[in-house]
Amino acid sequence: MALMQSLLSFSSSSSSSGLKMSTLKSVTDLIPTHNLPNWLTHDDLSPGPKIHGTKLRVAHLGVPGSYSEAAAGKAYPNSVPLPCKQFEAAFEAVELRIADRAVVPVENSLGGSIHENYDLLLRHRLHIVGEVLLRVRHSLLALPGVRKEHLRRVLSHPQALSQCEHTLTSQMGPNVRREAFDSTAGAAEFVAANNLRDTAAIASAHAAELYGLQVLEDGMEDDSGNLTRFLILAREPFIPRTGRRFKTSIVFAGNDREGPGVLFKVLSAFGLRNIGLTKIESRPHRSRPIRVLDVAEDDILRTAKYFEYIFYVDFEASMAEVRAQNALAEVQEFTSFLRVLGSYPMDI
Ligand SMILES: O=C(O)C(=O)C[C@]1(C(=O)O)C=C[C@@H](O)C=C1
Repeated sequence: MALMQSLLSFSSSSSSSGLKMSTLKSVTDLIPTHNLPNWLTHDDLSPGPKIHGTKLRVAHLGVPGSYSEAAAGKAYPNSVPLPCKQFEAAFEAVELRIADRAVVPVENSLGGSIHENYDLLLRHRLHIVGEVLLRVRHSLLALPGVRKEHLRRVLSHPQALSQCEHTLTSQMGPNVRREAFDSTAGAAEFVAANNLRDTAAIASAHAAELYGLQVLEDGMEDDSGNLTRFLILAREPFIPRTGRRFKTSIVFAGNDREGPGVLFKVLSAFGLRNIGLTKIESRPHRSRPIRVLDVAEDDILRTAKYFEYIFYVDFEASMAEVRAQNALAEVQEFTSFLRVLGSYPMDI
């Protein structure tokens, strides 16, 4: 209980972010597919017994064959997948108790951060309860009989397109158009369903099997170690422990007193306690994007405009450790808000 309190005591109000929580536009934002055991009905929206017995329901982006589905399966092998059309629908499915967990990507070793999910972490009040690292191997998929020289267009999720950018250019030249799609597997399904003979999809070899496409080229990613990191989200926090390798994710904004030096002070609070940082991300402070300050230059008072940020930091310690609690107590002195997004076991 004391641990739970120490975790929650740092979850201060993020009203300063001014970001409003939106609601699921309709249940159709969750994709009904042949793989879903049941079509979701109005009754599923109310809290109650789990609709699939005791199995965990895991919301993820994309139709069957997406990488998010693979990450959800790696985290929870015997779960019921709940495909969603957008990342936000996966967050909302957990909030509305349609799903027990959501598995969403936050960063890729080639493509970098998936900013949308950082913003959603702040807008929604879910807890990070775990992480999954997935090796992502992309293939170039087309209808049977289609050859590379027939292709005029390649469809995929923007993250996948960016992970294959150099390989795509070197193999197909600059004239093949890249077009963004909801998910990699969704792109494969679209090519197959519309019988597109001048269009390929970048997706997994598993998606090729599911939608009857051929693999024109394997290993399309620009680096053979391509990894995506996913977060597992739940309504309740994971109770942190010691004795296992833990990561803690926090989000904060500097307070008015600190000004531009806030980041240095926050990072020192971890450095002085020998706590390693594994990730830092900054996003615009949407409710106060610019701060105007008076600055002296050659004895003349001028005004300077500073961009304001929300910072996300992951550090390698559990909230059950005193050094992590002390670091956050110090960080709190420099911030207008500070929230612990989760303290969870590392995927190693
Ligand atoms: O499109 C998919 O298949 C997804 O699951 C999304 C996603 C992403 O957004 O990063 C997941 C993993 C890969 O990095 C590429 C795409």
